[in-house]
Amino acid sequence: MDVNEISEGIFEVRKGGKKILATKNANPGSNVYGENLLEEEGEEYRAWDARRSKLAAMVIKKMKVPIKSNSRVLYLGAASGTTVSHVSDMLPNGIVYAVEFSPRTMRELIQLCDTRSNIVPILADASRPKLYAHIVEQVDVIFQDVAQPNQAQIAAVNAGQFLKEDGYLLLSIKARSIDTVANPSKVFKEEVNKLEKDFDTQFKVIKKYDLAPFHEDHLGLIAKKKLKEN
Ligand SMILES: C[S@@+](CC[C@H](N)C(=O)[O-])C[C@H]1O[C@@H](n2cnc3c(N)ncnc32)[C@H](O)[C@@H]1O
Repeated sequence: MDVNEISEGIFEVRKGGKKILATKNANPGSNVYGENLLEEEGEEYRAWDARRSKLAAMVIKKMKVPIKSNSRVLYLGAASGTTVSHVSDMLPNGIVYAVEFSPRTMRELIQLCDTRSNIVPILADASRPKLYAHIVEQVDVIFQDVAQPNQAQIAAVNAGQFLKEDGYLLLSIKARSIDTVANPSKVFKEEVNKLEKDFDTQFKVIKKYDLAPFHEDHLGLIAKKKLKEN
């Protein structure tokens, strides 16, 4: 087995002729959602499946993930924590605020928090960031995967409230959540336009990644806040 760190906290493990994306297990000896554990030189890694995670698909598509070991990350659409657990692995000195509005899913996420102290679970609607403004600090990165028609607006209101001036937005846009019949590339163009122009907080989109074949009709993008002109 050969292990190569391709981005801070993200590894490519070569095993039996296969390349496996992985993060270093912050809770050695246990997996989170049935993923494989891989051992090399006393370290344990958790295989990270791009078909189960938009963020992993973005990494495989060669997106530069701006998460560092001490980053503050706001994660919108945490679900039961599949991807949040890998973000938690990347943050030995950082923290991830994980927002999810489904109480049932949140119960599973809370179980994950029993074994990982760098995840702050927040049961809330991500379109109403004022409701969790007393919990979340200014963050280096917002990752959003909410599959909602108003995805762009959710990103803008959260970035306005929490994203540092030099921070990054990583966004997964699901075309079918916005328009079930329109051509996805038209939907993506309109969403990028909204992010760049429509809201009080506007973005400069730096790169876009079609997440197929891992996630059909999904666009991954990375953006920065446009600085306000004086
Ligand atoms: C595609 S799933 C997220 C999967 C997760 N990111 C992962 O990779 O493990 C979308 C999640 O967003 C949540 N969600 C949708 N709209 C939301 C909102 N307005 N506020 C908070 N959570 C929301 C859903 O309940 C669902 O759990």
